[in-house]
Amino acid sequence: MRLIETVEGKARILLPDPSEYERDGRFDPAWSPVFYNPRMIFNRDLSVVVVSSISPKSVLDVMSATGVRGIRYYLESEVRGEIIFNDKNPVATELITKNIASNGVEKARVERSDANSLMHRVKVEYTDLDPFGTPAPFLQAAVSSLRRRGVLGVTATDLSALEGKSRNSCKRKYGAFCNKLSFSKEAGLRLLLAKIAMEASIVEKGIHPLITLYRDYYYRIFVRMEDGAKKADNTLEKIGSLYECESCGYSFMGKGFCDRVCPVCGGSLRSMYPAWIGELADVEFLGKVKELLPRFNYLENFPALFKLIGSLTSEQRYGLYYRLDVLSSKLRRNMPSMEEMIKCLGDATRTHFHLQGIKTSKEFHEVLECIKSSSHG
Ligand SMILES: C[S@@+](CC[C@H](N)C(=O)[O-])C[C@H]1O[C@@H](n2cnc3c(N)ncnc32)[C@H](O)[C@@H]1O
Ligand SMILES: [Zn+2]
Repeated sequence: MRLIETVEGKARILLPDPSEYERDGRFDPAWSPVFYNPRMIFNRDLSVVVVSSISPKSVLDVMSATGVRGIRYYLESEVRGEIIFNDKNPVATELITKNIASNGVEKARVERSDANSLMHRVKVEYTDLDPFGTPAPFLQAAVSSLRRRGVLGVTATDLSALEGKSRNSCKRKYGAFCNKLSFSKEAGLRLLLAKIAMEASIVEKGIHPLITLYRDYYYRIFVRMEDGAKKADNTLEKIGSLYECESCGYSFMGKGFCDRVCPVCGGSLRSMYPAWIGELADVEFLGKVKELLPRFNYLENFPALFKLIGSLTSEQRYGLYYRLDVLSSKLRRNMPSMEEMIKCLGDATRTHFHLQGIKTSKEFHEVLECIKSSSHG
């Protein structure tokens, strides 16, 4: 296996030379003996900043591949306690060992276990779960691996299941009743949060979302555990349903599940259940991340990180987003510009979930009126 070196953040990482694994001039990271995906650099950059804000005393990078995440947590998030690296693939663990040594990571431990088995054996302050596709089979063990008030970082790339495009897969992986809703990017994130909350509640923990987001083709979630049966019960109170009217486009969240009709027009409702209907982030924590961000101005993604944290902060005051393109077409109007809509509504913001998405505190009828008055032609 020929190795090449890549620099990511402050880490120098050895990885299998991708050119050896090309097929018909194409390369997919999954074809390499050890996985490394440059399209996930933003995910890792953000995670480095978040982990820095949490400053955990012990870390489990449970699916390490090359070890890049854990190594960056040491070099850039300045984690000084033990970092446990793990991968079930022996080629990966061999490479992790090399990468740890060349980057001078102290207090590192390398394991070659099945992720679930390891997560049931250790207790750390921060666990990073970064699987291929769905994290669902690992969530129960992941929440169990955390010490009191520990934080879980999760990546999910199975968006077609979570967004309700693959309804059966959504049901199988998340035990959910799924439908494709126009705000599917947010719906999928809320479905995943509900799943984590339910898994946590089994071991008498509640969850408190610190930062959750959608980007490109994945979700990334950071949640703090709140220990105790009472906290778990309170968390379960934040699980309910998402609804969208097929006729007028009105959408809302509600507790429990019912087959109601649209309260605006009487039309039939599409729904997703069970979904998280609580907050998607902690504004105070976002403030802490923002404060720490300048330290990471050496990252190529620094401006994008800054923008994202800004968007997440302004979005937290509002509920579900509306799609301007969807509502405009229902009204048979041209889509107004986002600037005009925000000005018309007064209290509204763009959302990181969707280019045509808007969040507002205003009533649905006001959104429709603004589309009518702002659209040209
Ligand atoms: C998406 S990659 C991880 C990428 C890495 N975290 C990064 O940021 O570059 C998933 C890794 O998990 C490993 N893996 C998959 N299933 C596993 C399991 N059940 N237990 C342990 N490792 C597993 C794979 O071998 C692969 O290296
Ligand atoms: Zn309606």
